[in-house]
Amino acid sequence: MSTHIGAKPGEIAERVLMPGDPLRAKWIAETFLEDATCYSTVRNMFGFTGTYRGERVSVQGSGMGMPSASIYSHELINDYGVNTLIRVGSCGAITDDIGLRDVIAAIGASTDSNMNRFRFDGLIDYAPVADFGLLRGAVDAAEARGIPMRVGQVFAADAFYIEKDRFYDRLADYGVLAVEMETAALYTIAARYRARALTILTVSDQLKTHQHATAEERQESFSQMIEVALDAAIK
Ligand SMILES: O=P(O)(O)O[C@H]1O[C@H](CO)[C@@H](O)[C@H]1O
Ligand SMILES: O=c1cc[nH]c(=O)[nH]1
Repeated sequence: MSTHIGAKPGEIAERVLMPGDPLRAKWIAETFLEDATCYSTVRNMFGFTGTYRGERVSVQGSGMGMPSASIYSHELINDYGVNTLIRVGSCGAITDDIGLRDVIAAIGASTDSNMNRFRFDGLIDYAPVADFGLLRGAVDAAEARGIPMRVGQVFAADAFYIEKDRFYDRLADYGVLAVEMETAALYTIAARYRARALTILTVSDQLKTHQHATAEERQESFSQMIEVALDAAIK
């Protein structure tokens, strides 16, 4: 096992879906994978491996925020040989034209995290971007399934609760569609270790109109995003 994942060598597939919520990982495994078995319960951050359309796929919870997601991405790639990571998360829409439960693929991620400033000695504003092949696969999969999916930039935030809502309006002015909490770190770590990464999100909060999904909906019911992610993963 690695420091935070209890799998034996070979128990994790090369392609991994990564929801923040470990119970969403369980729901994905039970709902979409065949013959899924749990390979890790360390910290209750569940991981499962099964098959989707005959291909081995794993699902690993990654927790909330960039420090936690960084640990799981790093260990999946470096300790288990994972080469494809697709985050399947929830997000808050910051523009009026995006609705609750809409699906968004993140082409890139701005961030207020200090992790990359530390990584680059504060001298470079690194631009974390999605793997183009995975993004193209996801766009094709969404089109084939008739699922409308926006592609655009997201903001990976350190804080869920902020007092400066106007800051999100500024980001929206610059083309950012939604806010979540992991993608900048995921894209950076994947690039560093030559893995492929993509984030697909479902809108759980419309921050302009103050509509919110329930806790149960955040855990389950994001089926369209999962179907697109699985199709893209096995392409
Ligand atoms: O639904 P997940 O994947 O956890 O993603 C979003 O939800 C959490 C906040 O509620 C953060 O992790 C954010 O990025
Ligand atoms: O980070 C997140 C995730 C979901 N909804 C939000 O408002 N923010």
